[in-house]
Parts: sequence; structure tokens; C-alpha cells
Amino acid sequence: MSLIDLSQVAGFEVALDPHGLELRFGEGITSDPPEVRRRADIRQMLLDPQAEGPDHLYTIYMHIRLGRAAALEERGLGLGAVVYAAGTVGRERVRSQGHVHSCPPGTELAYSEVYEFWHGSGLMYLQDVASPEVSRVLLVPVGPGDKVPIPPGWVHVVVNTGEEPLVLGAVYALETRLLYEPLRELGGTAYYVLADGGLERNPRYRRVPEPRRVSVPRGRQACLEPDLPMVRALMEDPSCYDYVSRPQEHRALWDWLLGEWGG
Ligand SMILES: O=P(O)(O)OC[C@H]1O[C@](O)(CO)[C@@H](O)[C@@H]1O
Repeated sequence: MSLIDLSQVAGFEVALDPHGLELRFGEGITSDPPEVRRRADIRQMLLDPQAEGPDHLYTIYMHIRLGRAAALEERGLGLGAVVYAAGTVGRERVRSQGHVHSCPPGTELAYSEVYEFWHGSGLMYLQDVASPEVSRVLLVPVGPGDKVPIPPGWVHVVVNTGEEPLVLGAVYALETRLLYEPLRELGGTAYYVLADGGLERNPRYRRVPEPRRVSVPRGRQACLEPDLPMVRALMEDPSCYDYVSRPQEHRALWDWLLGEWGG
């Protein structure tokens, strides 16, 4: 199958092999060896742990090095990417398992991350805590060019709602630890996104609000312009995603973001 060029939306040379769920980088661009998430790996987070579906759900690329990445690393940031299969796992859409991030040492505000969507269509599922009493659940429909910062401490899951592979790039904090256990103990998120577009409540949660559908935030202060790829925004202003690795210094930005989403 032919490759799909993503260079324009990503801001550097990269193409999607939709059949293999793989990325091909331009010359001189490298990454850590890709990691494949299989259905068995995320079983404990599914509505039905025995659900049938594709074996290979998504491919993760971390530490993508563009040759000019020094500015990124000096700021405690890395560039990653994920390719999600299309299809269903039991009654759910193919999706990431979900996790939360650790906090920078000596702080109480967890590392963030910014997702930038490069191909396909999806839904970001955001939940304010990975514990049985949840106050906010947000659903953000996403497509190419959209950027979504993860508010500190929030559970985040990416759902492929389209019929093609969904591809995203991610600016993440190099020091982040990904925490899966709090969510595994709850059997995943408070709601599961179903293939028919509906939501199924997870009975292990004690308190859950009605989910709210919100828009992708647009804001210069957070470098979220849809027509400026993250790697180009970083070239123009190397500090523009410092809020990812130093969330505690950017409280006004988090207030703005949650305000955009209705508080
Ligand atoms: O939750 P999982 O299975 O680790 O997959 C999501 C992946 O996406 C990322 O958020 C992209 O950087 C990684 O941190 C993570 O490994």
C-alpha cells in the first residue's frame, strides 16, 4: 500500500504506512525502536477484557530526533508519535489504554503533554482524576492540525473514531513517568467510548458527571495554532511548550485552558 505523506501537517519529513501502522521518517530523522501495543497489553482497561478485535492496536514512537532537537531536549522535552489502527475492540473503538503522568520532583502539579493530530479523526477523552470520584469528563473531537494540551493530573485516552489509522505527534516531558495502575484498578476510565458513538458507564466508579463535548482550544499563549506545526512553533519560540515540562510555572495557562472548556 502506498505511503501517506504527513510532512506538511507535522512540519518535518514523515509518512504513514497505513497497512503496517508504521511511520517512515525522512533522512537523518531517528527515533527509539517503535513499541507495539497489543490487545492483550491493554485488556485490564477495556469494557470487556475478553473482547475480540485487531491484535496490533497502536504503534508508539518516542524520542524522535530531528537533528535540530537540541532545543527540545535542553528544555526537558521529547517528541513522540502514535499510530492507531481503525476498528473496534468488542463494543469499543480502538483507543489508547489511558494513563496519568507523574509530578516534577517537589511539586504537586503533574507533567503535561501536547498532542498534535496528523491524520485521521478521533476523540480525546479527558477525565480530571484517576480515582472513583470524578468531577469532570470532557470529550474533544480532533482531526489534522488540532492540538490539545493535557491538563496536569488528568487521565487522557485517544480514541480512533474514523475508518483510517489515526496519527498524532506528542511533545512530552522527558522526566515523566506514565502511571497506569490507578486506572487499571478501576478497569479503565469512567466511561467507555462505544463504536456506535454512545458511552457506557464504568460501574466501578462511585461518582461520575455527565460528559461534556468541548472544542479544541485555540490560543496563541499555548502555541496551539492549527496551521503551525509544533516543531515549527518550537523553532520560532523554543520556550513555547515549557508548560509541558514546568507545569507549576504556568498556572495561569491551566486556568485559561480549563476556562475555555467551561471550568
Ligand atoms: O498509554 P500508552 O499505551 O502508553 O500509549 C500512549 C502513548 O502515547 C504517548 O502519550 C505519546 O507520547 C506516550 O506517552 C504513550 O506511551
